[in-house]
Amino acid sequence: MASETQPKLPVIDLSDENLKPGTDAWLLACKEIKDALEEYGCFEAIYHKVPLELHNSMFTAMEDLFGLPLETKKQKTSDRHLHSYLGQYSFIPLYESLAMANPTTVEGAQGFTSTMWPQGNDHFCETAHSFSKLVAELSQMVTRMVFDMYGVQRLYDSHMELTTYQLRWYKYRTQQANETNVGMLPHTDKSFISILNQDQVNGLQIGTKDSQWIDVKPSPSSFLILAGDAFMAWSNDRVPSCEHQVTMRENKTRYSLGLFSFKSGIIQVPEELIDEKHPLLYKPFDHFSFLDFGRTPEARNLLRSIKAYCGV
Ligand SMILES: O=C(O)CCC(=O)C(=O)O
Ligand SMILES: [Fe+2]
Repeated sequence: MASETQPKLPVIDLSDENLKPGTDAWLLACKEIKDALEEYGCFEAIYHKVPLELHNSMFTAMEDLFGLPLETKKQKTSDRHLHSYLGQYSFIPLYESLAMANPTTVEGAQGFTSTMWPQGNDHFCETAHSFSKLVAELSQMVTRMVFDMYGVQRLYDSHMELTTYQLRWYKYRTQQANETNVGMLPHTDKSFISILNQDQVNGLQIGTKDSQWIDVKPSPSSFLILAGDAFMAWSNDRVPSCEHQVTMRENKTRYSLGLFSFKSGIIQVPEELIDEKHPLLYKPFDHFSFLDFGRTPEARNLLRSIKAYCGV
């Protein structure tokens, strides 16, 4: 339960048009982001570049998407692990989600849309594509700030060249009698960075280092930035991946959106982040192979499975 002493997640305003690399405002935001990520693996970004109408269209379109027949939704939309439909689990019966791979590309948006609507659905396709491009810009800005704050700007371009995204839609239906209110079990994401955007219904909780849960209040212009396991390994454990869960306490259907970044290639700890105080903790790893590791019995139910995958 939320207590009066519940810690607060840092809120960082990234909406200023003049927030450009090298400016004082940029350096200040980098410092705030570093402090927030190193403590919580997470922060709330205020970001106004995604228009409210687009946010609303995404959430309205979700009702159409989840309203499709289960056989349609369950179709494979990507060969990658954790990149298609997830749901119908007995231990989290309220949860269901669908994913679009490469939503920032026209091909990615069209491919997913035509699988779901063979007769076409241009509005859905354009909405998802536009939303993903704008949220990907936020992801790029945060990644650039992270590389700046650790003094590894030289690696930013090559990292971004290989970065791909996944867009995921979530629905948590209301509980029936005697059903669990667990929407999603505690976990960390396998991404580099995850960005969550919620609508109106509470439920998302962020875990702190001292094992408390912070309730996150939904708002259209607030985007939750979460460090994934790949980021934690890249940072040589300076940034913990963010533990989070969903608990349904309002008797309302909850919808949510996530944009996840992955590097299609090898991730390794930059030499600048290795020293006597911070000996190397992870071997270089292929990000998508790490995702596949999630299919193995060894990885199942492991929090921060990256340690088991490539920890030194
Ligand atoms: O529903 C949410 O807001 C979060 C979903 C989530 O954490 C995930 O799928 O990794
Ligand atoms: Fe997650």
